[in-house]
Amino acid sequence: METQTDLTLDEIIKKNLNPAQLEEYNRIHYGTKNLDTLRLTDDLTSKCKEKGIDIAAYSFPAGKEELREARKVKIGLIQHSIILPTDKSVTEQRNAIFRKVSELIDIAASAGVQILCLQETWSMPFFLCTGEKERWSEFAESAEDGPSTRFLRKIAEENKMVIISPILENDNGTWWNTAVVIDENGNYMGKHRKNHLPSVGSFSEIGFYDPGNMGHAVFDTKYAKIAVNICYGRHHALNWLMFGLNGAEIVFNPAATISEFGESFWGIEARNAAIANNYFTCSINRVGTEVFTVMTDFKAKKTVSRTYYGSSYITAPNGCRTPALSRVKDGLLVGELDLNLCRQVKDQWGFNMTSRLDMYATELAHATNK
Ligand code: BAL
Repeated sequence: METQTDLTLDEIIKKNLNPAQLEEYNRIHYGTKNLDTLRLTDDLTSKCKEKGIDIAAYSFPAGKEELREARKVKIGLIQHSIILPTDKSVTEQRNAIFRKVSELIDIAASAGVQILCLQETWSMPFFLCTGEKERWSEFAESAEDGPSTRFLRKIAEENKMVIISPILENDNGTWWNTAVVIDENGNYMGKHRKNHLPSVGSFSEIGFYDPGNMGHAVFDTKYAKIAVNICYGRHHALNWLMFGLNGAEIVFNPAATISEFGESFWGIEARNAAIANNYFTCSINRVGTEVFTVMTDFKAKKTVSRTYYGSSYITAPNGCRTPALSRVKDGLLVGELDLNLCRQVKDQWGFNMTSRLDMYATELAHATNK
């Protein structure tokens, strides 16, 4: 039974406006003159309905150009819950997630997805909000050849799909919050490590892994130039800026975040980054409730429970965004992006030309030398 809090803002609006009001709302709020619904096959739609998977697909057309062909790419964002209780073995929990994600990626492949992004530390329960390491430390794995990378490399090759796999990396005893990029031939392409770590309320991740030391990599994949801004990095405008300056056309923001931790920011920050940096942004958040029994000061036990609100969405460089996926269901959001839109918006608005980066570089150097 769906409760009121299960509904996204989009679903509440849709339920309460008449068609004319809804059209005007979408025009002003989403800029939907640049967003078309992408048709999915009846078979895919009914399969997802039967399995309770929220699937949606949109296309972001660009203006027709005389000297350049359209550069269309199909991306997919997958949000999902964990399956087994967090007191099961690491292997059982991880394999259960592998089975679920494998099914969701099959659906994405059927929809023609070429670049797929999974959520933050997708192959484990998000124990980084519990303050306890030991119980779940074996979820931390090698970026280059750990279980999650090995599992996805085969799938990437079979489907000619670039896959972004955000994991908890164990690099010879040092942990990082890392996004691995696998190319369409199933080769390990590289990784990005989360630059900004939260220490807010129960989301104090600074005790678990180190701040990223790999800057702002842009991966020149077969389909597009992509980058990954992991979770809390969405709150840092300069983080977004650097990916753009390094040439990203699509920046993925895989997250694991809860309503108490700024849900009202969720629809703003990545959307603003797309507008300010003239690229596409893709926001992915997990769903479901995760319950942990943790030890406090080595004797008492306490229960930690966190509920994630999904709401994954895509924004184009012109600020046009999709409605969000479900707050409670596993989901796949497909976007057909014409990458020509990045330069068209750059040329139209001139944000690059008017950014005055030299001025800010001087002022930032001064401000940080105090
Ligand atoms: N994954 C940490 C919670 C947040 O940054 O929203």
